[in-house]
Amino acid sequence: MNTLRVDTNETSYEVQFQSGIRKRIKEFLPRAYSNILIVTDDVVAKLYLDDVQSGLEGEGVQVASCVVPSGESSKSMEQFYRCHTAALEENLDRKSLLVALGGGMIGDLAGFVASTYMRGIDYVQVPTTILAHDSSVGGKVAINHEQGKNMIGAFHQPVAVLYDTDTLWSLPEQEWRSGMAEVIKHGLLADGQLYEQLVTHQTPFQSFDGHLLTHLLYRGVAVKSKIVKEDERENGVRSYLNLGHTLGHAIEGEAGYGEITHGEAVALGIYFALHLSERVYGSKLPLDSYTNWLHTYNYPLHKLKEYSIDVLLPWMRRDKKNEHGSIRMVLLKEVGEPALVPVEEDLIREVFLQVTEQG
Ligand SMILES: NC(=O)c1ccc[n+]([C@@H]2O[C@H](COP(=O)([O-])OP(=O)(O)OC[C@H]3O[C@@H](n4cnc5c(N)ncnc54)[C@H](O)[C@@H]3O)[C@@H](O)[C@H]2O)c1
Ligand SMILES: O=C(O)C(=O)C[C@@H](O)[C@H](O)[C@H](O)COP(=O)(O)O
Ligand SMILES: [Zn+2]
Repeated sequence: MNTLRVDTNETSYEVQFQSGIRKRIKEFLPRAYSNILIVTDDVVAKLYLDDVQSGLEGEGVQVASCVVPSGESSKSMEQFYRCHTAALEENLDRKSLLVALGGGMIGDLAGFVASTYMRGIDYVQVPTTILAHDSSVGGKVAINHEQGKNMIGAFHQPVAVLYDTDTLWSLPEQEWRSGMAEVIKHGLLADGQLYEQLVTHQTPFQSFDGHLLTHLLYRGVAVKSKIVKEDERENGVRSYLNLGHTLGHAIEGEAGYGEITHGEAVALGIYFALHLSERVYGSKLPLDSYTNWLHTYNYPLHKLKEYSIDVLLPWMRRDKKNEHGSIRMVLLKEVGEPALVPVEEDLIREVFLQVTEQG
């Protein structure tokens, strides 16, 4: 249970889960690279940059790094341009490699740099957060615009995803919370057993053992990679991976990027989507177990009340899933059965008020 393969129309690559793999990246690259730029953030750099850099160095191999400030605000035009400048100064050419060492912020930023530098070069994802089990796979890369999340981006698949599970133990609790939101999303979308395992395993995050954590991440990536294989460019089923993101992205934008973590915002978005789903389909979803899970792990459910739907709707109207001026959201008919459906603004308003009054 430590390797998964992602096949798309254009490419194929492995996702490896291995303790200590950050020191052995070279062994897992599809070919030799003589010029490598590691893009990372200042928090991750202090912890893991030396290991990655020394593992890549060797005769005739030049390895440099570009360190950006930690946090969502670095998914910006400014840091994107800085990374391009670093790539030029280090003389990267079309056969060079970029290494994205960090969480989803770095994966999205560095991946977007790789997709645009000289019209596209190879890059490898070396995820260091739980959330990055999602962001490192599938090739969506982007930076934010002040009017919307991930509005400037591309699809560009990595040549490999090398997940060093040892790095996850230095994450603060809030980042566990954030990352687990995307794991439970994958469970709700397509793996009922994973969902049940999460909601019944109510021990503190930090006391999860390494095997359990790797198992949860593997199951999450398995859901994601299956969907990506089927629909790399989001013409259909890939949109399901956006469960909880219509409201989640609106909250992130309205709060100011980085004021709430992506995963926490998505967790609130899923809570709302489950209520909306029950209303639309008249079905019974596992709202009790989901809400209980949110409370157990201190997700900031109270924050929903801080926003009026009138300030969130303009963000939701700019969501990438929308068509012909109507808001389209991912709902669940039941666990394992998602659908992308247009939802009337009046209904969004009504259910949001109901949820925030009771929550
Ligand atoms: N491309 C995709 O498919 C996709 C999927 C999900 C999320 N995302 C994006 O991912 C981003 C969120 O990713 P994230 O939650 O990993 O955030 P992040 O990359 O900002 O990391 C969160 C924090 O943890 C720190 N950190 C990272 N690794 C660490 C470690 N091992 N030990 C200690 N601290 C560490 C970082 O410096 C940062 O402060 C958002 O921008 C979101 O939009 C993209
Ligand atoms: O990979 C996907 O597709 C996803 O939707 C995964 C999401 O968790 C992720 O946050 C993604 O970046 C959202 O994409 P966007 O197209 O809504 O910006
Ligand atoms: Zn997400």
